[in-house]
Amino acid sequence: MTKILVAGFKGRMGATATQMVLKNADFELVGVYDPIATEKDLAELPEFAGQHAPVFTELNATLVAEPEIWIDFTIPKAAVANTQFALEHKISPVVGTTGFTAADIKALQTLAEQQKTGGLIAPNFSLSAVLMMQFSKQAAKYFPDVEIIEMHHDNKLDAPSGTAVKTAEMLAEVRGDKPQGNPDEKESIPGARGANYAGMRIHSVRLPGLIAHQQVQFGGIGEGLTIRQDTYDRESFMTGVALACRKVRQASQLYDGLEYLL
Ligand SMILES: NC(=O)C1=CN([C@@H]2O[C@H](COP(=O)(O)OP(=O)(O)OC[C@H]3O[C@@H](n4cnc5c(N)ncnc54)[C@H](OP(=O)(O)O)[C@@H]3O)[C@@H](O)[C@H]2O)C=CC1
Ligand SMILES: O=C(O)C1=N[C@H](C(=O)O)C[C@H](O)C1
Repeated sequence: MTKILVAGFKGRMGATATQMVLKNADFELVGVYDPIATEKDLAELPEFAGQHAPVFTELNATLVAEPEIWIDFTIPKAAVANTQFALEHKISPVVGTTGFTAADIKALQTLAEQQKTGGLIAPNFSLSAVLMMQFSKQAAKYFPDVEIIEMHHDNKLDAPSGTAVKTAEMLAEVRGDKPQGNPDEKESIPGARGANYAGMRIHSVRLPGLIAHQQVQFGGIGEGLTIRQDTYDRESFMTGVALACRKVRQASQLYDGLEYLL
């Protein structure tokens, strides 16, 4: 059985991941982590009634549970330190928290190599999102004129989404740095054209009722192509999280994207 700890267990994703770990016979939930939790046992939460696991509120205290995997769905500010802590103790991180900078990821990858510890940071664990990014990269080769529209629930902290940033990075690999739109365009209201990544514009929509959606919209002379991905249920991320938990222990590097494990 693989021993797993979940950081951010009371959040939307952390709670879903905790349920996923409990449902899989080859996984053992050895603890959950949240520095401001007041519970001592997971079973104190009504949705986890009867499911006992220690609640940790200090990083070092988690080590008594001897986790092999650290699942992290927390907040950008905390996740970098959590991932560093996990790697320093040869615990394999499976991180879904978004908001890591390229420099954060590079530094953590170096640490993983030094520690000979495998792990994964993935801005999106859903298969349809991975395909949406790959199809978009393919299209950008022929249609360099593109705008990214990401749409999320209105409790989301980071903008643009991690998925939109990764999509832009992948598209930039093939289309380079090319300003999108009229070179002389002016914004009469600041922000009207969205965020700028290598000349591409990213638009972040936040509305109640949404979960996670992204549209990559290409334009050519007399034609257009829209590649869209929709998440209707957070359960959809769990196949990817479980797959990562099963594969990262055999790796000795920190991957940046679920596609490396598929
Ligand atoms: N990779 C993927 O496929 C996906 C990634 N995400 C990302 O996952 C992250 C979490 O999203 P979501 O679940 O919606 O957010 P929530 O706000 O619902 O959950 C975040 C949780 O983190 C807890 N938390 C805050 N600080 C810490 C800390 N220092 N250590 C441990 N836990 C902490 C919060 O607890 P408290 O309230 O007690 O402070 C809260 O329960 C986001 O970055 C989001 O973008 C989301 C969906 C899919
Ligand atoms: O906060 C979310 O909900 C999501 N965050 C991730 C992101 O920032 O890309 C993944 C997914 O879009 C859901």
